[in-house]
Amino acid sequence: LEPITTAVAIAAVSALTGYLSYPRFYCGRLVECCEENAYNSTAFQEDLGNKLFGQHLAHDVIFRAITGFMNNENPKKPLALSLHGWTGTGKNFVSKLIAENIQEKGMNSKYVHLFVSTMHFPHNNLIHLYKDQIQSWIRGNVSSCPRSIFIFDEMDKLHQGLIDTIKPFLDYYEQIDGVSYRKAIFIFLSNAGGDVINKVVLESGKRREDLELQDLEPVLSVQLFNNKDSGFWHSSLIDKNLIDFYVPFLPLEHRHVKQCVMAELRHRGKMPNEELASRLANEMTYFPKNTRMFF
Ligand SMILES: Nc1ncnc2c1ncn2[C@@H]1O[C@H](COP(=O)(O)OP(=O)(O)OP(=O)(O)O)[C@@H](O)[C@H]1O
Repeated sequence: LEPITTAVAIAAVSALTGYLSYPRFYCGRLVECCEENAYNSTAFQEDLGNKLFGQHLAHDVIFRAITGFMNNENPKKPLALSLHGWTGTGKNFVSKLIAENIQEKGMNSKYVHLFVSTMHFPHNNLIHLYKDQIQSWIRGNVSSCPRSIFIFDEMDKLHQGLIDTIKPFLDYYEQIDGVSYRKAIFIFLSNAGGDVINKVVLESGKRREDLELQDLEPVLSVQLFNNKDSGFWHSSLIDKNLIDFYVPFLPLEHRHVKQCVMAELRHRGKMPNEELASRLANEMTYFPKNTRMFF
């Protein structure tokens, strides 16, 4: 073997192995790597504060839940959040913020998975097939990234059997078939309970900003447990206390809708336009008229 060629080959191999042994050099450039510790609580707090409007309870609960969970090196179970509220109040939006603060590519990350009941599991006669698919999807993805995030949208339309199927993954098991699910995050979104949340907001007599979690959480969990259409009804998730936090999303008011429009304009690189925002916000339907609450 010619010595110069050998030296070049050795140098190339050492450079390559050196490169591959420092994931930070190639993660994000060549491939997406599973983020284990990218979470920064200050950045998440800022994101929630700057981008999520009119949801002081969701802001507080979600920040505490995510920060506590991400800072715990040894959680005893995966985190399970259940987000409830009327349509268009920010449940998907906040899930996106969570995803972005845990995996760099956010919703585009291969470690963040969104399931929409009516889109992914539309046929009741295929429940057995869906069950197998959900189980192997969760198992496969958590094996390759313990910090995987699974978002289930339209929980109220999800077949009861399917949600029971993921129960073992949410439980306190150390491992199932050699895989630990304890670092994963499950987020369930639904409109179920939206009506009781709205009722409490309207009838509590408190200022919206003074509402506390205790005002809403008990009525919310009772409603979910008793409502046959909630998708959670008598499901083993509730029976076994596997949901860590029920998060209420309050109905937005006219001023919040305006803030959303302004944020969307900025997001699209357009000039903020108060007048346009007011005009659009005025076009929404509010109830009761004097509180200008958006339903
Ligand atoms: N509280 C909020 N703060 C900031 N933006 C919001 C808020 N609520 C809604 N938006 C804006 O409206 C859009 C639609 O909201 P989103 O999809 O999060 O509603 P949702 O509660 O998930 O509704 P659905 O129950 O119909 O799925 C978001 O992408 C976001 O731009």
